[in-house]
Amino acid sequence: MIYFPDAGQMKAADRYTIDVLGIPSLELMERAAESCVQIMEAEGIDLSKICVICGSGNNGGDGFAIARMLKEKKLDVELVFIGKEVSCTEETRRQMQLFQKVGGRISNTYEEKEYSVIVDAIFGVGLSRPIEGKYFEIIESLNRSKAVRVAVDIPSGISADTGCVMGTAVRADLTVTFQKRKLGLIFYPGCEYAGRVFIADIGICTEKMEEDAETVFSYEPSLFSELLPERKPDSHKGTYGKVLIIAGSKGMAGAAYLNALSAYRTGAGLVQIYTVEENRMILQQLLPEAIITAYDSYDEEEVRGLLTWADVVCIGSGIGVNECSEKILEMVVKNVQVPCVVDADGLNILAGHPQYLEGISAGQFVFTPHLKEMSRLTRIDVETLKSRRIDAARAFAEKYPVVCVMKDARTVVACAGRQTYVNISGNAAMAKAGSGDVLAGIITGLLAQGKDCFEGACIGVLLHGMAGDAAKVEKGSYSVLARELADGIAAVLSRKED
Ligand SMILES: NC(=O)C1=CN([C@@H]2O[C@H](COP(=O)(O)OP(=O)(O)OC[C@H]3O[C@@H](n4cnc5c(N)ncnc54)[C@H](O)[C@@H]3O)[C@@H](O)[C@H]2O)[C@@H](O)CC1
Ligand SMILES: Nc1ncnc2c1ncn2[C@@H]1O[C@H](COP(=O)(O)OP(=O)(O)O)[C@@H](O)[C@H]1O
Ligand SMILES: [K+]
Repeated sequence: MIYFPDAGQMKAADRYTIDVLGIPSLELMERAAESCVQIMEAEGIDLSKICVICGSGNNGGDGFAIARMLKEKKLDVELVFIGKEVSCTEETRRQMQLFQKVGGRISNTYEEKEYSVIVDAIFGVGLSRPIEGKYFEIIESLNRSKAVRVAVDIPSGISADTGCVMGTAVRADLTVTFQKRKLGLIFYPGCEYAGRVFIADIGICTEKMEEDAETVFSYEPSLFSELLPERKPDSHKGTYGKVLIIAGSKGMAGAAYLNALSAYRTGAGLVQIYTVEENRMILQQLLPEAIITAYDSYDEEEVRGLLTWADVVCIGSGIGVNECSEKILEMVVKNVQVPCVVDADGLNILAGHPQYLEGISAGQFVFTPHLKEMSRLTRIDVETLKSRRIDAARAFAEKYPVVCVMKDARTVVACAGRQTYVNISGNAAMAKAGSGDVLAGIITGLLAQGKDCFEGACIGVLLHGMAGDAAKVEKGSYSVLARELADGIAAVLSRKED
């Protein structure tokens, strides 16, 4: 597992290391600075004319220490202190003195010069409000510089909690972050502002944070195969679940196809599609491996029979929002006894009929909204959702006892009582119609093979992104089609057998 602390958790880990383990704060700062210098050297950054810009917090203290270490190497270092002296932490004040002791001079104004590298030590995880005034002007100005920009811990102006730009932020080429990658370096746009991220182990103890229920985690993609359900030699199609897919409408056969294909590719044993009559022939030809059952109008007994048959249900992709699809959805949500993934129009219907969710069983549903669908479900606008992704997904999963897969370039999976997952696989090739249908199919396929709703959702999201990464290698960012993500699934899963 990989853990991503927010600012509060990182500060608590710092405090624990200092107060309980007895490693002095100044010592941690020395290690932080040393690692920055080492990484700059190892990366071959041109250190011929250096500018280090410091604020008054401990991030600034790291900056003073970096400047001293570079000066001791006889390099040309200018230091610009733009904080307030009265606000300096004790350690930063000490580092300022140590820098002056080696002959370092401190300027209080930043001038645009031909620096080869600018070290950003203005704000770290202590950023607490939007950047304004002279800080704003200076950050904008150093973003115009042709110098390589190196951020200490996190680019100044990026929220360590959300990855949002707080007014403005340093656009770094490289970020050296301490101990753990902060959450704000995972989410966009913080992730892009950081450039290449290096994680320096400076001995901060993060064990407590890793156990904290509030902590956000991800799976290590290299250990992916350990997460997969087992494939037993002595098995038959029934071993891997009977999947019922309720998807597609007139002109939307593709959604059902992608759901079903992806569930099969992920390993489901038997897939039945329930769709409108118009799609019968198309789907039978596209995917002869699937059973097709079709409807002209709402037939309660038929839906009841299908629910009795299924080991897992996936409903909603492309079903449209109409009287018939609403009745089917209501029937399924209120009566399904097995794990159930609800996607796309299924969620749009629920947004208009939240009463269907009253009394649903815990641990049985996975909802897969993209941000717009999430906005409809929660009545929170998309911009607000973006600025509080973790909180929004968690709040939803607390309000309704479902696993909430809030999709985006960094998908968040929340479930009451579990740490929240954030996904780091995938790429912009996946920003194309049908990608979500593939994800719903993948998760359904994993549930069919016995994964619980939360694990199935997290592993599914990871696999989906990895399939996208494999598809990008084959077709490039522009040309990947959703159905090729299903080929990507095969490419990723077959690696387990290598
Ligand atoms: N001993 C420690 O605690 C360690 C801290 N480290 C460094 O210390 C950083 C955290 O230090 P701090 O907690 O002191 O916080 P920061 O150095 O990030 O900044 C906090 C200071 O900035 C001010 N501030 C916040 N937002 C502002 C805004 N928008 N405009 C103007 N002023 C603003 C605050 O009032 C405070 O004075 C880490 O990111 C890391 O770089 C590392 O040296 C490792 C050890
Ligand atoms: N830039 C990206 N990086 C990573 N994943 C992405 C990116 N863009 C889209 N995706 C993934 O692709 C899927 C798109 O889902 P969705 O918007 O529901 O598509 P559709 O409704 O067309 O099937 C989501 O799982 C999302 O996480
Ligand atoms: K910084």
